Order: sequence, then structure tokens, then C-alpha cells
Amino acid sequence: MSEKTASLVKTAEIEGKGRGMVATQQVKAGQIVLIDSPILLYSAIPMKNGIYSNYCSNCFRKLNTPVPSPVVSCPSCSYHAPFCSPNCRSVALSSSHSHWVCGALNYMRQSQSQLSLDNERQVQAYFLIAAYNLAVVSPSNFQQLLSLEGESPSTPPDAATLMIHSFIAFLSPPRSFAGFSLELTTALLAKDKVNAFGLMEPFSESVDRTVRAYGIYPKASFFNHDCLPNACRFDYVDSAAERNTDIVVKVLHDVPEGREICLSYFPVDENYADRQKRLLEDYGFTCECDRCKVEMNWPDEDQDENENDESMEEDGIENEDDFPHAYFFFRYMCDGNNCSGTLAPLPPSEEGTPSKVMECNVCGQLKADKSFCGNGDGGEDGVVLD
Ligand SMILES: C[S@@+](CC[C@H](N)C(=O)[O-])C[C@H]1O[C@@H](n2cnc3c(N)ncnc32)[C@H](O)[C@@H]1O
Repeated sequence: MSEKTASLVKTAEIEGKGRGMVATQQVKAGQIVLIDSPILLYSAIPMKNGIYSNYCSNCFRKLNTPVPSPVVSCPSCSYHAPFCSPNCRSVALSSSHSHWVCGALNYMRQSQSQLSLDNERQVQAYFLIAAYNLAVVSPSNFQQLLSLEGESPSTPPDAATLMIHSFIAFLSPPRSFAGFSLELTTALLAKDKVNAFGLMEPFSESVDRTVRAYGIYPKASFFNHDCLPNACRFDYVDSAAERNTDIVVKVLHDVPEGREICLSYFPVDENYADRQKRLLEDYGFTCECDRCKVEMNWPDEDQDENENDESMEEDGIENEDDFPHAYFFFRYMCDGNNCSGTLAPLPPSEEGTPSKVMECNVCGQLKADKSFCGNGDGGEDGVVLD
């Protein structure tokens, strides 16, 4: 986090939500309030016999060539874990791709058919391998991971958790780490469940994106959820030259001092029932945000009005009493094909003049701010984008 952004948010207790992030001063539309680096990253791509993924095994940048050259692959892996550069490889060999991780992943690949872990369990195994490795390569970051929100279930671990724990036990976690136990495995999985941020595969208009990797971000983990967020997060995994796995949190509009800054944990255009289900199952809470209080009274057939299509835009704005948050969708939802991203203004000028250009956090397109342009095509207020 840079000095400049460090002072714009702080953690505070928020009634009914645990810790949250609040603005320490008035924040202007488009300002970056946090840049955070991951303490842990792991692949979200389940392994398919002997085929490595098309992302750097350290920083998850998309690789240009499908077959890695020997200078940028792991010297020990039977599957030649690929890296995007000799530097990434050298960093990884002493941290995220340590000798133990390398052996553990190799074993997982070789014995995949006997292990019969489904895709979700494979990704959990990647996480646990990365987390137990972290305990050795960076004990302080490991403690930070353990200090995050996420309660272990009060019920005994299910069969799948027992299986995955015994699999990790079989891999003999690094000898210098003494705390390995079923309780710790269960606690780690609980932290991962509510705190991991997905780094998505490159955007495509024709294919639905899936997650390429998950990261644990120690400061960004304090943002609570709101179904009409006042901030959203960006990442530049393939385009940033350095620190490409950092996430950047920007506010959508002016936020007064002391106000909580929230993200939406998933695309904003999901309907009420789906949001509630997801928040309860994945994050363990019932959302009582202003938007949910309105939508809980909507009949089922109106639920899909949230969707970001033409009819929503027209209907929503015409029926503001039923849909008071229509303005949010009009101004902050990207209307790009297959996108569902959130638009945040570019940072204001040094003098504090707000930008009239919005950036989408999914497709990356720059668009004219509709609130300045009337119809949003950029033609009425001199905001013309290439
Ligand atoms: C990523 S953490 C956010 C920080 C967390 N509140 C803390 O104390 O560290 C996600 C967890 O915060 C809580 N949370 C987030 N948003 C919430 C909301 N709108 N209402 C109630 N609890 C919320 C839930 O317990 C959720 O599993």
C-alpha cells in the first residue's frame, strides 16, 4: 500500500459485520483507497493429466507460448511448471514453488486418477499446499492468514475434508513446520472460503470467464460486502509490468469521512434470491443492505429486473419507486457484451476535478460517464473515447 492510499481507509468495528474498512477522510470519486499485494496465491485450474496450465506458476500472468522453454520452467517438476520469466522462476523456487511444493504438486499430478479428487477438492488441495508452505517460508504471513475472518464449522469435518487432510498428511508437510493438524487444516479452509479473491481469466465477449487463481490479500480482506457497493476492485494481472497480482480498490463516487467502504463480492447484477443464497452459503451471513431491504419485497417475477439489459435500463428508470437503485445500474454497470463489470471513474485530477471517464473492472474498457453525457454515447459533453 503506498503512503498516499494508506491513510484513506482504516479498519473499524462495524455493527453486525465484524471488522470493516472506513474512510479516514472525504474520498473523491475514482480515488484509489487501497493497493494490496497477496500473501498467498494458488492456481484455480484443476489439473488434467500432465498438462500444465497456460499461466505463470508464480504470478499467474498469461503465457505467450504454450510450451515453456527450459530457462523458464521448473528444473525439478516432471510436468515442467512454467514461469513467465527467469526472475519469476527464481523468486518462486525460494517461495511459492519450494522443493516441498514442487514434490507435492508432482505427486498430485501423478496420482490424480487414484486420488479421485473432484475439481473443487483439487483447488482446496492447492490452497492447503500453498498455505502449509507459507507457514515455513513466511511464518508472519501465515499468522496474518490465521488472523483473518472465518470460523471453522462447529460440526465435525465432512468426509471430503478428512480425505483432503489425509492427502496433505501423506505429502508430509515441510519438516520445519510442527503445527500440522486436522484442526489447522479445517481453520485454514474456513479462512480461504471467506477471504480468497479470484483473479479471473482474460475477458472474452464469447466465453464465460472462470477464475485462473485465488489470492489472499491481507488488507483487502477487511472490506465487507454491499449489494450496491461504493467501491470496486481492479487487477491488472496480464498488463502490469510489476506487482501484477496487486489488487487496486477505487471508490465509485464521493465517500464522506467515517463512511464504510464496501465491495460487492460478485457481479452486482445477480438477483436477490441468488445473492442471498451465495452470501449465506459462501460467506455465512444474511445481507441486510439497503438494496436487499427493497428487493426482499419484490415478487419473484420482478427479480430479473436487475439484469443489465436494455429493458432493465428503461423499466428501472421509469419505475424509480420500485427500483430506487436504478441509477446505480445506469451509471456504474458496464453494458459490454457478457461483461457485468462495474464502472469506476478514473482518478480525479491533482486539483480534485472528477474524471468523466469510467473504467470497467471486468472488460477493462474506458467509457464516458453517463451522468455527464445524457445518453452515454459520449457525444453530448465532449467526452469522446477511442
Ligand atoms: C472478507 S471478510 C470481511 C471482513 C470481516 N468482517 C472481518 O471482520 O474480518 C467476509 C466476512 O465478513 C462478514 N461480512 C461481510 N459483509 C457483511 C455484511 N454485509 N453483513 C454482515 N456480515 C458481513 C461475513 O462474516 C463474511 O464472511
